[in-house]
Amino acid sequence: MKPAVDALADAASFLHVGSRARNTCQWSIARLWPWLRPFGPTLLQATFCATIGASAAILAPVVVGRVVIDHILLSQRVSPAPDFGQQAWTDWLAAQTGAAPLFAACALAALWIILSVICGTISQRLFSQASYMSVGQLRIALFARVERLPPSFFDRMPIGHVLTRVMGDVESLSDLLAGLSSLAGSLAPFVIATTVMLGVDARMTVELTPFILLAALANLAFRRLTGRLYHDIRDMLSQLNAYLHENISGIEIVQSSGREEINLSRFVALADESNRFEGRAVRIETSYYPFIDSLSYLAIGAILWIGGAHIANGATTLGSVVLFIQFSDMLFRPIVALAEQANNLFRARAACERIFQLLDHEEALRCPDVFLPLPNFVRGKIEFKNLCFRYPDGVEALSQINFTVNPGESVAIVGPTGSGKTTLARLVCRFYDMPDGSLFIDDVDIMQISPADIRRRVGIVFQDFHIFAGTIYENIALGDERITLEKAMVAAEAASALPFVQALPNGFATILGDRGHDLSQGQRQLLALARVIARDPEVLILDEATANIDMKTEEIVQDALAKMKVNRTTIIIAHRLRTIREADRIVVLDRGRIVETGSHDHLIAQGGLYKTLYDLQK
Ligand SMILES: Nc1ncnc2c1ncn2[C@@H]1O[C@H](COP(=O)(O)OP(=O)(O)OP(=O)(O)O)[C@@H](O)[C@H]1O
Repeated sequence: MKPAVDALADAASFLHVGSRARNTCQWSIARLWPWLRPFGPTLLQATFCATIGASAAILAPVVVGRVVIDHILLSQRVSPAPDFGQQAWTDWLAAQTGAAPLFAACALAALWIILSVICGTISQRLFSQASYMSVGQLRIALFARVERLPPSFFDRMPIGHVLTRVMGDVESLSDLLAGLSSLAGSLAPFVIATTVMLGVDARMTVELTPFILLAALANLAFRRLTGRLYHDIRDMLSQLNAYLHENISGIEIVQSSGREEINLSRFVALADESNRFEGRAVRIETSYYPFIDSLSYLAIGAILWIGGAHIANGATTLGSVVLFIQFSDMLFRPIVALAEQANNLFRARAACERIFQLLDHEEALRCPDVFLPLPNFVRGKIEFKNLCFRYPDGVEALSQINFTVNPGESVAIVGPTGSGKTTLARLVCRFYDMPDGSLFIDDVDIMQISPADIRRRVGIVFQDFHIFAGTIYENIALGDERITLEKAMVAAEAASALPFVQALPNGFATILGDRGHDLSQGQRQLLALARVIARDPEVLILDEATANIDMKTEEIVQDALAKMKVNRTTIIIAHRLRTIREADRIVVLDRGRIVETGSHDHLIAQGGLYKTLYDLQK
């Protein structure tokens, strides 16, 4: 596993898929197989139907050319070219139904066409089903991966880039797989048509080969020209998404600071860059298709020219020439389909590289092979020993932190903005690795404990509270079945959230918006408290938990917190120093270092940084 710090080196190639990544992911489309494999039987059925449909589609022109034209209309009874039993079938049908041979032949051709349409439709449906089901599973795998990445990953990776991978890139794969089904549907006729043409007139088939080769070469050139381009297009899309996400998330700041024009011009610049790549792709695509079309018309001309000469010297029949003209479409269609799918294929290959880069991303917290268990009941002793911490971008947030929070003690961490208070709380919750120094919970090194175990025992109320779309009850329980509605109500009462929740029309069943916009900041903060109280953690961390609550509510919440703190280790991070005066001990941080420790009275008497900060708030 790669520690968070080392992973920074990968960031650039992650954000803009680099050439190294491109090489290693060359065959990333093949890596889709594990997701397709469960749908193997469906794919087999689809291929079977496609082959039957293709064979039926081939037989219709054979009936028209060999039976209707040669045999019935021109009466060329003795022809060296095979008719694949169609003459015999026509005779049998005519004999069985008493219909005229011409009618029987037309009916047989119509039957083949109907069969090919039915089989084609079934195969298309089966291919599409396999594709959206497998791509759906891949999206789930991506979500599961993203959910488990440590916070250090999201410190570097804009959310928009992640969204592009999980939604847009996966969608490209869906387009590709659906497209491949149509390609499979035209490849089978290609193979069968070539075989039939060789059987009917091998010489004319060989003479037509240069046209097919030319089309294949054009396809290759198209592939080379567009391969890189589709990479750039997807990268640009990812950047646009990231920029959009960033600006919509901070829309209030954007509007209040009047940044609309500046942001718009940046977005326009990104969009222009994206359009430049799209424009090039469109120019290449719109030149390629007419070229292939022209080639197929040239091939028809060549068939008439070569075939006419062959008819004149008796080497072939008019029916065979008509059959070749009909087959020429089947020869060119897969090449056109291949080009169309090349478009999807390149977009999908770029998408695949990005998807598997995310799936393969090994960044994870450093964990031992076997975790040390925490006792059934954690007493709540927390010990920081020579702890230093740098964020992956090199910012030194904490340096030589040494102190112990005793079981049941309430310790306040204070200090100026950016002094490292929140970082300290994040480390106790084990959101990051600690390469320098140690942190112990109940004398067990935190690096030896499972992060999930720690987070079950340590409850944290963040300054920035996130509400998930769902009811108030769901937002308190967060899917934990042990937290019943009754428990959630008790927790809400303890957090002083009960009065406002009960005042809502649907009480605990009230559905909150995507980001909890239908609640005030203070109400959201109270729910955050209720969420943690419901879990009844052995260690409680409050990171500016009452910052958004009015003075009156704060008094109520402080009472609730006072009850919660009894016999429970509590770390309180606060800017409003009057709220932490009652703490057993106050630790003062400045630029990542502990500069003072003691009770409120002791620190005031000492006359240092704490007193300065306290006096500023009087
Ligand atoms: N995710 C991050 N990535 C990189 N640097 C960070 C990150 N979070 C914080 N920092 C930096 O680490 C230092 C300590 O930040 P921290 O948030 O711990 O301070 P704080 O004392 O909690 O500040 P505040 O009182 O403003 O909340 C700051 O220099 C900050 O810029």
